[in-house]
Parts: sequence; structure tokens; C-alpha cells
Amino acid sequence: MLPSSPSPLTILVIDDQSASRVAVVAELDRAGHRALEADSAAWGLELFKRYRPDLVLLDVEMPAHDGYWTARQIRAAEPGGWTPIIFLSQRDQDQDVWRGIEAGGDDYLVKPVSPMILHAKLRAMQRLLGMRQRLVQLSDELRSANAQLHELSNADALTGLMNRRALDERLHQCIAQARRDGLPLTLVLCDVDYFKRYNDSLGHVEGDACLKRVAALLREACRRPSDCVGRYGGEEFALILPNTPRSGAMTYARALIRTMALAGIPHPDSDIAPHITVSGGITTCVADASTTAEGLLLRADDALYNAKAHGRNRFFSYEMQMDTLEQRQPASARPLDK
Ligand SMILES: Nc1nc2c(ncn2[C@@H]2O[C@H](COP(=O)(O)OP(=O)(O)OP(=O)(O)O)[C@@H](O)[C@H]2O)c(=O)[nH]1
Repeated sequence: MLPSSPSPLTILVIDDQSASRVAVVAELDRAGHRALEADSAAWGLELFKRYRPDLVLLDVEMPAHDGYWTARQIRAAEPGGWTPIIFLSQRDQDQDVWRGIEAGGDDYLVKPVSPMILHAKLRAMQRLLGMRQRLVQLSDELRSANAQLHELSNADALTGLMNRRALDERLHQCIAQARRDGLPLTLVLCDVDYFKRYNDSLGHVEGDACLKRVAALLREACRRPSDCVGRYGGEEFALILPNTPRSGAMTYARALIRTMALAGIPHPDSDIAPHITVSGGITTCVADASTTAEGLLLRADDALYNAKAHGRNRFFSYEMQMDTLEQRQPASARPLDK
């Protein structure tokens, strides 16, 4: 009797000659494997697709379709997969072996098959299968580790929002998309008011907790799937709002101011409100070839500076400032409603 294998395999035996098939199946049974039998290429292929065996023992000479054809069909039926195929044949010429390997086979046995050789080949294939499984598992682990790494390198450690690197990348993508679609794109830079005083009054740990809360509120404010928010640095956040015109941006800004007021995060040392407030700079463009991420950031920053200079707890639109200047109305930029 053959020595038993480390773990039993499901083996598909495809052979039109019942005597040799039965003999092989008997050997497999003796070694503790589970055998599936097919007496034709077509039926063998069907069983292969249905049961996905661990290994195939495949006769070369069969009527209708031969073993080479069957091997090619098996390979085509498992893209990216690999099931060992061992050819069984009475032919023992070098070119027969070569043809078998070329057709997608992994080994070649001459009939009548010696039980000991059969068992040794199965062991070798089993070892290869194990190594392949380990390789597949390792590459899966590597893929998920890479995905995790990518996520970590794009996330801000304190708030979990996108970090500046990821924001810059997203802004470039959004500009390209807006250019293709011919739709308006809005960028908002948002800064917590009197945050230094908040830290000075309550300490850095409370300051961190406050930034986390503000981040969560801003994240909630991103209702559309295409809207996104990230931490631009320190107590400054950036919101990218695709397909958002100037009027939409203003509505959005008012909602943000209301959100902060409703949240009512106490600020013990603010000149403008008993709670945390934010100021913001908005820029809206219909992107063309001259639109750049750097240009948008400069505009939003300019508007933010003016919002701060005009009292905080407000949002300024860069484009509205420009319109105001052009119309020779008061030189100062016009704030959006609180
Ligand atoms: N707790 C905490 N504080 C931070 C963090 N990043 C930046 N800060 C603080 O944020 C404060 C920002 O101060 P300023 O730039 O003077 O601005 P501000 O006090 O908010 O004043 P305005 O912006 O003019 O309203 C500084 O004291 C920074 O140390 C952080 O991750 N955690």
C-alpha cells in the first residue's frame, strides 16, 4: 500500500479507458485521496468547472478531444489560478512529453503508471500547491498592507481627515475633472478663530480635542459624496466642493457658521463669541487651462486673510472681493451673511 499523503486531495481522473482509469482511481483511494472520474474530455471539463479539484490526471489519447485540448480548456477556465495537471499516456517519446508541457501540463507519466511513481508525483505537486497557496496568501497580505500604508500616508494623525498631501492630490484631480466637465469648482480654506488663546486657556490636549470636534463637524458638513475636507495644517482646514457655484458656496458657508454656533464648543477667551467660531476664504472657478491648485489656494488664502481682518466668524469670497473692487464700491471686501 502507498504511504498516505499529508492531506488528502480531490483528484480528477480523465481517461476514456475504463481499465486504466479504474486502476488509477483504486490507487488514489488507497492513498486516501478523493477521486472524481470522467470518461471523456467534455465530461472531465464539466467536472473540473463544477468541483475545482486540487489536481488533474489527464489521459492524452481520447476520442473527440484529446488531453492537450482538455489541458488548454482547463487553463482557460481558471484565469489567474493554477491546478496541477499530470498527463497519462502510453506514448513516451520526448516530443510527446514536450507537447504535454506546452499544452499547459505540469508533469507526464507513462502508462501503466507505477503506484510508487504516481504517489511520488502527487507528493511533489502537493508541495508545489502548498507553496503557491502561501504565495497567494502573502501577496494578499502585501496588498492589504499597502492599502493600509496608503491610507495612513494620506490621513492626518490627529483628526483622521485627509492630510495636506492627499488634499493637494485631490485638488489637482478635481481641477482636471472640473475642466473636463466645464462645471464650477469651489475651494474653501477654513481657520479656527483665536485658537492660540484657546490653547493658552485650556491647554494643548483640550486644543487637540477641539480640533477633532471641528474636523468631525466639517466632515458632517460634506453631504455630497464628491465634497471633501482635509486638514490643511495646524487649525486650518480645506474643503473642496466640486460642481458648486458661487451662490452654492455662500449657502454652504452660512451653514458652516450655523453649525459651529449650534455645536457651541465653549471658547473661554474669544472676542467674538462664547463658542468656537471659524473664518473662511472661498474661491470659485470654472476651471480652464490656466487654473492651478496653487492659484486657487492663494485666492482662498487671500479671502481668508480678509475675513479675519474684518472681524472673524465670517467667510469671504475672493471673486466677490474682486467684483466689489471692480465696481468701485467700498474697497474693502464684502462679507457673506453670518
Ligand atoms: N492643540 C493644538 N494646537 C495647534 C495645533 N496646530 C496648531 N495649533 C495652534 O494653533 C494656534 C494658531 O494660532 P494663530 O495662527 O496665532 O491663530 P489664532 O490664534 O487662531 O488667531 P486667528 O487665526 O487670527 O483667529 C497656535 O497656537 C498653534 O500652536 C494642533 O495640532 N493642536
